[in-house]
Amino acid sequence: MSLWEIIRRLYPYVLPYKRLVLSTLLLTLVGSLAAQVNPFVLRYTVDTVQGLLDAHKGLAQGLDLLIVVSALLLGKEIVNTFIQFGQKFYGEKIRINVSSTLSQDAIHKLLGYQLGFYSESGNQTGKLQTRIDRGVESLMKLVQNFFIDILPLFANAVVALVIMFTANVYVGLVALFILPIYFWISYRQADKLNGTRRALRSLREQKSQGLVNLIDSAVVIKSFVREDYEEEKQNQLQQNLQEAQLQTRKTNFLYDGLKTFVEQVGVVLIIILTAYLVLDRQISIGAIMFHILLFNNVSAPIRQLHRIYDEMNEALTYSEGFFDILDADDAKEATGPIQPDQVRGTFEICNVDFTYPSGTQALYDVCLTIEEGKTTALVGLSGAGKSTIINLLCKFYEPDRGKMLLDGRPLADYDTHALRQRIGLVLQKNHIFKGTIEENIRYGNMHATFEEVVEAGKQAYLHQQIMELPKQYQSDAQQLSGGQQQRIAIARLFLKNPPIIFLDEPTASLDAIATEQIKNSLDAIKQGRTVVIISHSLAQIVDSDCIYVMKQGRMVESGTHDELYDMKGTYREIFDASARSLNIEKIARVMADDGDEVMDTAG
Ligand SMILES: Nc1ncnc2c1ncn2[C@@H]1O[C@H](COP(=O)(O)OP(=O)(O)OP(=O)(O)O)[C@@H](O)[C@H]1O
Repeated sequence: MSLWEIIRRLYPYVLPYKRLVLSTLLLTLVGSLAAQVNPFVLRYTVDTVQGLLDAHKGLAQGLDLLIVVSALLLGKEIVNTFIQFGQKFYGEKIRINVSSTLSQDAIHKLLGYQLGFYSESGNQTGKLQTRIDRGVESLMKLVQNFFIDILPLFANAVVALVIMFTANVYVGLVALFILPIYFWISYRQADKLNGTRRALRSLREQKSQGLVNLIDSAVVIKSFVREDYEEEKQNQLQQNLQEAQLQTRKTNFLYDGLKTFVEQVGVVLIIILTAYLVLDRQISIGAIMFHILLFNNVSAPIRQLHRIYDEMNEALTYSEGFFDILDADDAKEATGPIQPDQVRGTFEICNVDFTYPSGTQALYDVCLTIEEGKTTALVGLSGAGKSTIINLLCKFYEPDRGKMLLDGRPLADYDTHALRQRIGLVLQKNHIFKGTIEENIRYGNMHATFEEVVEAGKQAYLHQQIMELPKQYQSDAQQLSGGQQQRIAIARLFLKNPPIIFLDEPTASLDAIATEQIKNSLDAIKQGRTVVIISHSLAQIVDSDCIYVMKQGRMVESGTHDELYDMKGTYREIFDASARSLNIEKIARVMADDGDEVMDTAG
């Protein structure tokens, strides 16, 4: 990305603050003029003092001069303080405002992208966050540099150079002659340091990330007695950091020394030239100081040049990744025009193929029908493609090929948000947000009253346990056990109260008692709704109205439990294996010995 391209992209973000920008520019102009007051005042002072001395006058006659000069210098400093404050404050205000708009824009865009966008390489959680943080940070440095460093410093330099030329062309030419050398050294310095700032930061991040990992992995490290190994890994990182830091410092000291030398050569040349011109009676003695101070104003920005150049390079590197996030319009979630008042929930899937963005084909020519008001189960070994079907039904992804209909109309034509409002999704592991239990349950319906939240907690068989916590519904939800967190997700579902429910292994992380309670509770919520359930637990699926069996991305069997059992195919294989793994025979025998009548069910 070129600098021009970045400016073009930032322009709309800066535009709303054009009055601030104009004020900053005005202050910059005034500031650059104020910065030249010292040379003028000093020249005037030296020349006047010289005049007084030549006229054999003393302190008494010079007192007025001292008062005027002091007042002028102090007055200028007061004005300058205000100018600098305004300039920095306005510059910072622009930076902070633009930065938050950019970050917010990135979040807005991200939330609108398909799930596939997040799993693309380079977009995974950590990387995406780094791209946004680094992008915004480096772009903001550019804005900050422009308003706080580049603009004021270069304005000062240009004004000072023009004054030098106006005062004396030869002195102006000497200053101008030094500039390219100075520029060249700064350019070499920036070139040499190119990327080292980035490398240093990356090493520092690795170091701090390494520490976090150490703490997170403490149990594993200790149990495998890998303390020495981990320490050596950290030591290596520290060595690399140390070397990089020393190298950077060395380069900086070397080039800074060179620049100071060249600057001093400039000062010496100006002293020699101005002294010659004074002796030749072409200029006054005060002009020596005058030109040296002006030259100082000219060289000041170039002292900063390598830093500005480096930060600009950084902005060029990181802004590209950042703007790529803003520009990923093809990753936007598709939506359709249908705003359903009601959905009945009959899904028809016909000859559907689907491939994940990573390239894994998960579904091959899949056909199934999910009938409204009934419970449909999806069964199959791990990786068969069951969850993928739910992903497609929720419109998280679009199929490569085939037909998907809801109540007879193409799923793609439904407004995505309206459709999802009518779907309740409970997964094997549900996300619990940082916050209280109440906030987490209320996620199911933001307008629910506290009483409704409590009611949902009761329906999910969680209320009792919540009431035993010290802060009850105000307790930190992330501190709950896996099973309790699962019930939070089920409570959310009760609160959302959707006509369609997708359950993807909803009881996988629950204990036996909780599983039974949740099963009862889910059985209650299933009434009159369209339910699709995925479960490796046979107890969850045997009662389903229809069971679809999947194998390696293909639909291989369908029917009721009895039909599939008799078919002696894949379902029967899975069923028998499950029964064996549960040691059902023995359990049944024990229960039969107890006079229980479970034998029938087990058979
Ligand atoms: N987000 C993803 N990106 C890429 N590939 C994926 C993704 N999710 C699933 N897959 C792949 O798609 C295939 C089907 O996965 P899916 O999760 O649908 O299986 P499943 O039958 O639900 O398995 P399980 O019972 O273990 O949950 C697998 O090969 C899996 O590796």
